[in-house]
Amino acid sequence: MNSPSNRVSIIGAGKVGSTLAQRIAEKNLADVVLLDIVEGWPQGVALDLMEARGVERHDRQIVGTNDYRDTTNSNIIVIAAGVPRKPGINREDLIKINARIVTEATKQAIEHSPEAILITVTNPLDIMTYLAWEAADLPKHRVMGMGGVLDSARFETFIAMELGVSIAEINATVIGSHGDLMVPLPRYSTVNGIPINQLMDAGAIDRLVQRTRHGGAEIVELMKTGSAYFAPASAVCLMVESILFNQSRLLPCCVYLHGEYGLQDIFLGVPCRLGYQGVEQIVELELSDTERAAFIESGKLVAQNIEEARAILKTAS
Ligand SMILES: NC(=O)C1=CN([C@@H]2O[C@H](COP(=O)(O)OP(=O)(O)OC[C@H]3O[C@@H](n4cnc5c(N)ncnc54)[C@H](O)[C@@H]3O)[C@@H](O)[C@H]2O)C=CC1
Ligand SMILES: O=C([O-])CC(=O)C(=O)O
Repeated sequence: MNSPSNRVSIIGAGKVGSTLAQRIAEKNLADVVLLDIVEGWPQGVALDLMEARGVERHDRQIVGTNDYRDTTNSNIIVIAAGVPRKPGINREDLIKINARIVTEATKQAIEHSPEAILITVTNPLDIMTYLAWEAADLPKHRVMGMGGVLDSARFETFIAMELGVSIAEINATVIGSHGDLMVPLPRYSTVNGIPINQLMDAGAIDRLVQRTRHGGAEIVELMKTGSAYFAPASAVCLMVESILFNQSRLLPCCVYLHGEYGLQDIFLGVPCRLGYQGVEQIVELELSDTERAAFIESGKLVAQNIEEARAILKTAS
């Protein structure tokens, strides 16, 4: 039988939340609690996922609820509650509506699971992660956001498609904000150890970098009524697995910087090791002047938006 001790609670049982629940249960990583404000919805999703167990053959429990008490003593809380964007709007345009949702949801979730590790997903990611950290009042190593794992996976996918090689051979890294100013790093992107600039020309690399930066928007434009959720759920699931099973995987995550990369008091995407304690180590990559400038630029915009979000929360309270 599975250990009953691993529990992941997902706040927001929409597209990302419910797909993540499916991934976690079917990979047999943990029991899952799905919480949403809409009555009946998380219960219905959970029952549907439970019924799939007859085919998938795992024993994980999936519970749907509108009551935070059911999330008590979770090992990990994932905040995926809030509004996704529509075509033509930026992630930053969601600040007004999502700031309050994320703050309230985080407070309630952490009240019932004070030892949990918190992973935010809601957009705009870097700003929401900062607000969640403030609301949770947790040590910085226990709060992180998912952005870089998804962005790197997209970059890897585009490299694989361009070269016609297996995705299994590719490692790519994207740092900075989970927004239009994210910083894909071709110098740190390889095919079985071979830097991609030895396999394609500068024009092709630039094209893939631009496509990665707009990877989220490309899907929003196609779907029209929502944003990506399969790859985002896979990305969060990888972080969850590394934490629950103390794998110390080195993944680009949105974490609190306190002097690393020359930045202070901000959540931004950088490579870090994830294990049982949460963020175990932040790895400081050696950056070229251009890469560093792009990273700082993305941080500047995040810092401005954090101030805007704080002002919005103050006016609303
Ligand atoms: N960080 C990333 O890479 C990604 C972030 N996102 C973001 O994740 C968020 C969720 O996206 P989807 O699941 O596609 O949206 P969705 O609309 O399918 O689901 C959102 C869910 O949140 C629930 N919700 C709203 N307010 C709530 C509250 N106060 N408490 C509990 N639940 C509440 C809604 O009822 C809904 O079920 C969006 O902000 C989206 O932009 C989405 C994909 C990738
Ligand atoms: O683009 C969006 O709004 C959702 C998201 O963050 C992504 O897919 O990268």
